Amino acid sequence: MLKKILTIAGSDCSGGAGIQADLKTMAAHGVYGMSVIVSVVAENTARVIDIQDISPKMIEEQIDAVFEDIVPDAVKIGMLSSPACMKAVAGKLEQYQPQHVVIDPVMFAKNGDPLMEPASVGTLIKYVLPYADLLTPNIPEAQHIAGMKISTPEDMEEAARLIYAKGCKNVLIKGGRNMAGAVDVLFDGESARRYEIGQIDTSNTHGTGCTLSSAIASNLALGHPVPEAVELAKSYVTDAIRRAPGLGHGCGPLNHFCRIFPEE
Ligand SMILES: Nc1ncnc2c1ncn2[C@@H]1O[C@H](COP(=O)(O)OP(=O)(O)O)[C@@H](O)[C@H]1O
Ligand SMILES: Cc1ncc(COP(=O)(O)O)c(N)n1
Repeated sequence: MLKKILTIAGSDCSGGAGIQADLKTMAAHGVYGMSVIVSVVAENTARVIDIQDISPKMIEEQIDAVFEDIVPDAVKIGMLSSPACMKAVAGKLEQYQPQHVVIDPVMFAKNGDPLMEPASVGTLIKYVLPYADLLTPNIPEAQHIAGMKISTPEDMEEAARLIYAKGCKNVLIKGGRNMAGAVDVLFDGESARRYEIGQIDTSNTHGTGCTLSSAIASNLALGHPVPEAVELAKSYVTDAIRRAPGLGHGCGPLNHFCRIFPEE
């Protein structure tokens, strides 16, 4: 049976991150992708130019439109730029109680431009985080949520425990470009597990977090348990970085279809 996945996130007109990365990732996993747009972002591989949030009413209506017709098998949540967007999405998560909710608490684009109002982190923790079956912060995001500095994989484990205590079911802190070996750490409330494939020396990392979280959501819908869903997604994102097409003047996008179209 075809699995259906919903992404609730921002639109990246340059196609490498946000909703666009999510839908490409879902297509690459053979699942049916649906999208609720929370913000329209004028951005490219080099910079964020402007952000326009969709009204809370329109966010809610999009979520209603999806759930009254095609109930998703998993939901991925990305950029929620303001408390108003966060509360609109949280209200609908409470109403529909979807299975397999993966939340990527997006705060910055790869060039460091903010994608979330800095004062919103408290709202994110209080209203949105408790709905996460898996929360996937990168190191800067984890530092904001946990309220501690992270310099080592041991710090990642400690921060993951602190974040778990705020109410999500699993936490994956992504080392990416900020930790040697690009090691990621998963904490499930009992034990921590490290994922390490190796760090690629590249600037083509636009959309890595969006791609990873969508791949995890797809794998969960396909029936994999969390640790295996993460392992498969990490392997996929690593391949997609390696096979990046080298587009744009900043942090380039990934090759989401690297496993479908063979290397030339
Ligand atoms: N240069 C890299 N080499 C290998 N893996 C990477 C690299 N950069 C990011 N990753 C991996 O991509 C996934 C997304 O992580 P990250 O880039 O930290 O997320 P975000 O986009 O939220 O900052 C993680 O599994 C991370 O380890
Ligand atoms: C609309 C939107 N959402 C998220 C990101 C961050 O993407 P990533 O952290 O995966 O590079 C982005 N640049 N734009």
